[in-house]
Amino acid sequence: MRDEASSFPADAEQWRSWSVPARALTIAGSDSGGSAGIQGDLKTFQELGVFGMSVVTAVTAQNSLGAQLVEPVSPRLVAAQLESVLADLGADAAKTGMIPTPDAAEAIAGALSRFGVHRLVVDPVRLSKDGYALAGRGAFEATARFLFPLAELATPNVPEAAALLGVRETDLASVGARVEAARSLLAWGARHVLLKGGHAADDACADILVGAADGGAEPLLLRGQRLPGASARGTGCAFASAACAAMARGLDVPAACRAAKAFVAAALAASVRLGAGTPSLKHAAWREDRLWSEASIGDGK
Ligand SMILES: Nc1ncnc2c1ncn2[C@@H]1O[C@H](COP(=O)(O)OP(=O)(O)OP(=O)(O)O)[C@@H](O)[C@H]1O
Ligand SMILES: Cc1ncc(CO)c(N)n1
Repeated sequence: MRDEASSFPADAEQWRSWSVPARALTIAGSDSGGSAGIQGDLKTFQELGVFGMSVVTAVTAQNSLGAQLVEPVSPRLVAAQLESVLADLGADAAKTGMIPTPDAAEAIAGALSRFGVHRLVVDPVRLSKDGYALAGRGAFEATARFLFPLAELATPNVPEAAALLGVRETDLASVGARVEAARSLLAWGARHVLLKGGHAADDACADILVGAADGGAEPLLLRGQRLPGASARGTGCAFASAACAAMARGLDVPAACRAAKAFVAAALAASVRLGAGTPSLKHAAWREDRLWSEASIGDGK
């Protein structure tokens, strides 16, 4: 019989000395349903091989049917979590999601500036997929005002872009209009804007990336294939956290966005119907695809 326990401490010691993993921090709301927010972000970090840490900004009661109740965490406790993580563990990249109050947005911006977290992805969350207001108008605008100027990458969806620009969603129907919208959003201060295409009436679900330093260069269009049926919960969070993980590992913004698009597409294609409502994203799809194909048993051979 093999005695696993007796050999474990030596292996663990070896693990520790081999490498220090890249560190990624999510600053977001807790999603009890496990698809979006902190839970979705930490799953994504784990899948992409980075050490995940979290600052919880709000606690939400959510499931496949929608959001039932949301309560913010006090700005003081948000600031304390940031201090605990950044003063000791540090982060190679960070990502913000749901920020429930303007005071929390200001506290987060203060801490990220003070600790010099430059690889920052800001996902300006306003509504959940079922239309529940996760951040009020004031908190949403404060997120853009305080955090976009610190962001390497901002990742609004179409309704969020329309709200920030004061236009109607229908004004952003064409790819051309969305390219112009993404360029206009650079005025809020992020160094790159990726305008997500999930809400656009577009079969390719094209995401559009523009950079402030591109000087009129062609935008990067990330085209995929729109998967039929109801989209899963947590796609936006998974995109931003996958890009954050890739940036923590040293990828540049376009490469990080390509990786994020591929990660979300795999997770979405494998999404699972756990409750009576919207499917849940399967964050492990990317790894399982690889494991099954490496073992050559995925096709039943
Ligand atoms: N049905 C779909 N098929 C393929 N890709 C999709 C689909 N829906 C969204 N995506 C992709 O998922 C990513 C997230 O985009 P989306 O516009 O859904 O973000 P979001 O609205 O912020 O998400 P959430 O609803 O979770 O807040 C993008 O890369 C987008 O292209
Ligand atoms: C906590 C949380 N953050 C973000 C979203 C947006 O998908 C959500 N549904 N829940």
